[in-house]
Amino acid sequence: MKDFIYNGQPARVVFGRGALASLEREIDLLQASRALVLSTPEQQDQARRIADLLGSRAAGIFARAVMHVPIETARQARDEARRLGADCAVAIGGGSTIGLGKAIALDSGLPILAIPTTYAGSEMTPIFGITEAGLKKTGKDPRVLPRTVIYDPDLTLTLPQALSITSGMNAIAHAAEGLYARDGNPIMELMAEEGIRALARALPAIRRDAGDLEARSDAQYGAWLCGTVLGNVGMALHHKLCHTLGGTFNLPHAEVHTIILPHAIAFNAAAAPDAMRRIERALDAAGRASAAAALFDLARDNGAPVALKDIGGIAEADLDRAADLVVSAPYWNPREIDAAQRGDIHRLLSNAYHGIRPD
Ligand SMILES: NC(=O)C1=CN([C@@H]2O[C@H](COP(=O)(O)OP(=O)(O)OC[C@H]3O[C@@H](n4cnc5c(N)ncnc54)[C@H](OP(=O)(O)O)[C@@H]3O)[C@@H](O)[C@H]2O)C=CC1
Ligand SMILES: O=C(O)/C=C\C(=O)CC(=O)O
Repeated sequence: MKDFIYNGQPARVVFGRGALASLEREIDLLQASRALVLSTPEQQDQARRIADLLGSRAAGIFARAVMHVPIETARQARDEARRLGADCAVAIGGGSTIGLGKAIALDSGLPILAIPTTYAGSEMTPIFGITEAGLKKTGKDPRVLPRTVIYDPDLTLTLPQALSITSGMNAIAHAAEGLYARDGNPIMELMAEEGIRALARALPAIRRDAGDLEARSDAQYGAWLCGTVLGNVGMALHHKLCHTLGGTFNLPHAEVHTIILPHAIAFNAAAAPDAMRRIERALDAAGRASAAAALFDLARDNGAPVALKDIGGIAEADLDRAADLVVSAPYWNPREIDAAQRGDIHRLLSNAYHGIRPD
């Protein structure tokens, strides 16, 4: 057993069908009594339902969350929280809405109760992201870690099948990179492998039937585990590639993760054999396909995009700039990234652009 440091991050998790019914109790446990409910404009019916459930504990609704937390939106939400005298924020939705809650908490220290409806995993991390003048800055602060998370699979039934698959692949990416993290530890490895296994079981079932509650529950369980890994250990080349492509070319978050993951894993395979073995085991691919190929198959066989050229927003000529950005400020990676790797990074991006199955 290698030496390691494990930093437990406190979050209370209420998990299961109908868990939303515990909302009032959970707000009381936070010793809060004026909740500002957050959502995207499209999910405001959900936000209203939350406010109805909270009754007099609801201070108001702010239904203006958008992708990547623009600083202007974060400021408006903070002002609204102050104006209403809110003493906690309830974020219902995906990473965008939970990210808005984090932006409020970063400034005010208000506790967040998160009710995730995608599998992105932000609810389990102390990582925040805020976009200013077109540039997304991320950081870590324990104040933004939601204090309570309610996972209720009933609330995910409306998440479209295509988005469910790509969001699930986004979660798997956290776990896959957690398996070769520089600051990894055996507890995170257990969580990562189990998280990948749960999602690999859930995604084909959701693809067959979006209303399969057992599969929805498995997917949330997997997302919780994978999000916990993201919150506890450092991410590497795959996340760097996705943040570059998402940030510079404004490509859709979950789709980019889905397309890049097999290629980033193939790039790192020789440098992280134990991680590959665990991914293959979790995907039930051992002896049949490499970790990279099995991830590609999981996405492709469930109808997810596997080629950057198919999602638009980036031309093949842009890959030069993307490769330059990745090698100029790399994240730590098990296979070292420096200027000498630029050609290989470009090749990785080109394979992802054309949707070539890694072997
Ligand atoms: N800080 C962290 O640790 C992390 C941050 N993130 C950040 O979060 C964002 C990505 O998160 P993600 O969850 O993919 O993105 P969003 O929160 O933007 O949600 C993605 C899509 O899911 C839809 N959706 C969500 N819930 C429902 C529902 N109940 N029914 C129907 N549709 C629904 C949204 O629709 P609509 O817009 O119509 O509401 C939206 O189109 C990125 O900005 C990423 O950087 C991601 C992971 C971790
Ligand atoms: O960009 C952020 O908001 C922070 C982390 C992530 O998005 C993680 C991810 O790439 O899924």
